[in-house]
Amino acid sequence: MKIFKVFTIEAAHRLPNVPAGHKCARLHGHSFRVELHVEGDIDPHAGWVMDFADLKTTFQPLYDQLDHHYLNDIEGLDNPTSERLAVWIWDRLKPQLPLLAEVVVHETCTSGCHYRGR
Ligand SMILES: Nc1nc2c(c(=O)[nH]1)N=C([C@H](O)[C@H](O)COP(=O)(O)OP(=O)(O)OP(=O)(O)O)CN2
Ligand SMILES: [Zn+2]
Repeated sequence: MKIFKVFTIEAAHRLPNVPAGHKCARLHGHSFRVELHVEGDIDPHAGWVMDFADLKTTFQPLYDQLDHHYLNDIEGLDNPTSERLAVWIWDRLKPQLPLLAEVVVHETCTSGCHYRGR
């Protein structure tokens, strides 16, 4: 069974490695939508894979580092593409959340990525 929880992260960024004149070289912001997907068996007594609240608590320290921040200033996010953000979240969350199965980052309503750790 796979469960998920969705977070909205308000943050600014710019992409330093895009070609000259690219719009994303300019400072701009997004309401990033991050989905954390967790996969495991349903606990027969609790009736759930894990409590959504525990998922939120586990992500909270990373959320606090990202929300209302300039992503480029965060260690490991000097080039904060959607892909890099998904990997950044995965690498920090997976050790604490072994059931983590997928990180989805929606940068805009029409753009984003899915990451499953490889
Ligand atoms: N593979 C990636 N491509 C782009 C990324 C990225 O993280 N990974 N990021 C950007 C920009 O940050 C930009 O903010 C988002 O790009 P885009 O989808 O082009 O944004 P628009 O809202 O302008 O898209 P439209 O649907 O065309 O309106 C660029 N590329
Ligand atoms: Zn952007």
